Amino acid sequence: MVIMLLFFVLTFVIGVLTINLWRARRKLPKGPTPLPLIGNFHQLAYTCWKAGGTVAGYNEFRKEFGKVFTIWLGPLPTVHIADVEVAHETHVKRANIFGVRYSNGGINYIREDKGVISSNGEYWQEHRRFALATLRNFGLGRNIMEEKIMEEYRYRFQDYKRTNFKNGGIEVHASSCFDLLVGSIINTMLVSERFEQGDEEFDYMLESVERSLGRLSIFDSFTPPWILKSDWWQWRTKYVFGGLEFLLGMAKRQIERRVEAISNGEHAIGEDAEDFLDAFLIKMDKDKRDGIVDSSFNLDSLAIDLFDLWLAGQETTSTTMVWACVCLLNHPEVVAELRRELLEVTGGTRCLTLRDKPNTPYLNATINEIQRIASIFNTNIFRILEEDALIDGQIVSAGAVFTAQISLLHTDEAVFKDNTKFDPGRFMENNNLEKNLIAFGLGKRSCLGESLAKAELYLITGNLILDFDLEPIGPVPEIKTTTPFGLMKRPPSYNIRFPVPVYTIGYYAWKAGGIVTGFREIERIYEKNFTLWMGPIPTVPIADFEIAHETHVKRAHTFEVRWVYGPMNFIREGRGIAASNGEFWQEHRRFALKTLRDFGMGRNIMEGRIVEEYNYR
Ligand code: HEM
Repeated sequence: MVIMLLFFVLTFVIGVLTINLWRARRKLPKGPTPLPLIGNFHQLAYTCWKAGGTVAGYNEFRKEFGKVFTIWLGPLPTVHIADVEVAHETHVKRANIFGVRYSNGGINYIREDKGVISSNGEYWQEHRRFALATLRNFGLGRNIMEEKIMEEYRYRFQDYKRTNFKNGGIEVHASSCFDLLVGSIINTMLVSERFEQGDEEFDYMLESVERSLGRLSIFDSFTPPWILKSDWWQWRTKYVFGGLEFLLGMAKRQIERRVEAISNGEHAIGEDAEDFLDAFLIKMDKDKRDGIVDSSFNLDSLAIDLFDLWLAGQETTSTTMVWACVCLLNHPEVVAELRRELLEVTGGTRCLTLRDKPNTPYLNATINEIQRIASIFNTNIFRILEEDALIDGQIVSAGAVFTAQISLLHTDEAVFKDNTKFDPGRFMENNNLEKNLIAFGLGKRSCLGESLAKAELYLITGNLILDFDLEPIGPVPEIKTTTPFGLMKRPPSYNIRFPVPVYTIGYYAWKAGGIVTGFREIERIYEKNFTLWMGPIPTVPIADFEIAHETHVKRAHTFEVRWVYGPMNFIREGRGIAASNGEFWQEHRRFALKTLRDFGMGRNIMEGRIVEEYNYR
């Protein structure tokens, strides 16, 4: 009897759920038939496994259901846009409707509706506008952004030159190298603190964040916050989010250090902020002076903003740079063409700067192609519809979450022919192709750090190619992701050597188009104290006015001896003034000087002769 009753209740519940599902599907794009409660989880898992990855799985759904399709993740319908025209039409043209972030579960657990990534409404508007304006100000006038990127780039590679120079080049693990470089760039932009090799806090934090992102499954992303916070779920919450909590703790410690430094007079904030933290404190102070009592700019929200900007700004750009080197190692012909273009633009005598961008079409095309191949998210971050809206002519009900599937769009064979091939030429041949590249997303919720990321990719890639060669250590890493099922699409792990081109003035003079420009190039790379070995003889050209004075004038006695070598002494044989030394040189120089001086005195024979010869000639 009880069993019968249970059976009826169960049948009734499943029946109601099935009818609800059927009704809901009428206001959604097509997709595989979902089951009550589990939705399409089983088809998604099977299709992706069979196709060899999430993106390949989505592609199977696109083939079957068209350019916009629905996948039910449990009871939640997710709409995937796999067509760039539709993505533009919705995200850009109707940005207001399509600009709300879906912030449930994983994405909001730490942020609690704060920060820039998962907040919405007025709070999001204020904080996004503030962060954008601050980053924009760093790119204006003195261009602090470019200065900081180049300073960190130079520092990192000089440092590696000291510690990792082997077999004629700098040998590093690609991810560790770019993690440290990009991590330091974003951290100096945010709080003016650089990370060093072997910094335990930095290494631990990177490892923890990576662990958290690796453990974060699609299941955790959609678990409601009240479950994540409940005591009985802590085993899972701590396991997944522990690493991210460490990052938040680090942001809080950075704020504490700054507040303390201000109060004890070690740090002063000028009128123009030099980093995000100062800009935020200035804004807090201004809101206070303006009498805004419920301002959303306070130390708690600052910690989440720093957390968001760090998280979104480090992993993304570093991963793209690791992909960049994978692509370039596989295509030495692209490196050669890039070097030709960059030497032409810089003359080989200076660094590449952002002002060079209009004159480096091949580098621009190469970076576009790197970003297309990289497409670092297998699944893009979701947004939510708060009202019914049309997507590609199909009505979609409020409450559906959706996203433009960037990785899928970037591998659309109809748009990017031979899509698995790394070919920067495709962007050179077709100027319109760039609008189909949406690595930073589209519309109101597109990437906030786009200008910073683009500046980093341009300056680091371009200057690396100018300064070094690229060689794999071991086999060339494949252009293939190692995490086809993860949320992020990671490149292979590999070591790389950056050989320093041959150390001879001949090479640099040839490269720079002259001896003086060659010296300048060497000075730029090795700074003002450098040594050139002329065969077995070390020569030290002094390229700094202060040092020249200090040595040649103040310590003249030590620095007065002429190096008299072969050809210089061939005719003179230790005599004359230019190639002699010691007492002989002193007597003859003194005599010649005195004679010339006498000619300039009294009747001034010197002047008379010059005028006479000038008039005659
Ligand atoms: C190559 C590097 C980068 C790539 C490929 C990238 C890509 C993206 C993408 C695809 C989104 C989601 C857009 C959407 O919802 O459609 C996003 C959002 C975001 N990115 Fe980036 N990003 C990069 C670097 C950065 C950097 C350097 C920063 C920080 C300075 C940053 C900060 C953000 C923030 C705060 C958001 C959320 C914006 C919002 O919801 O209003 N990103 N990024």
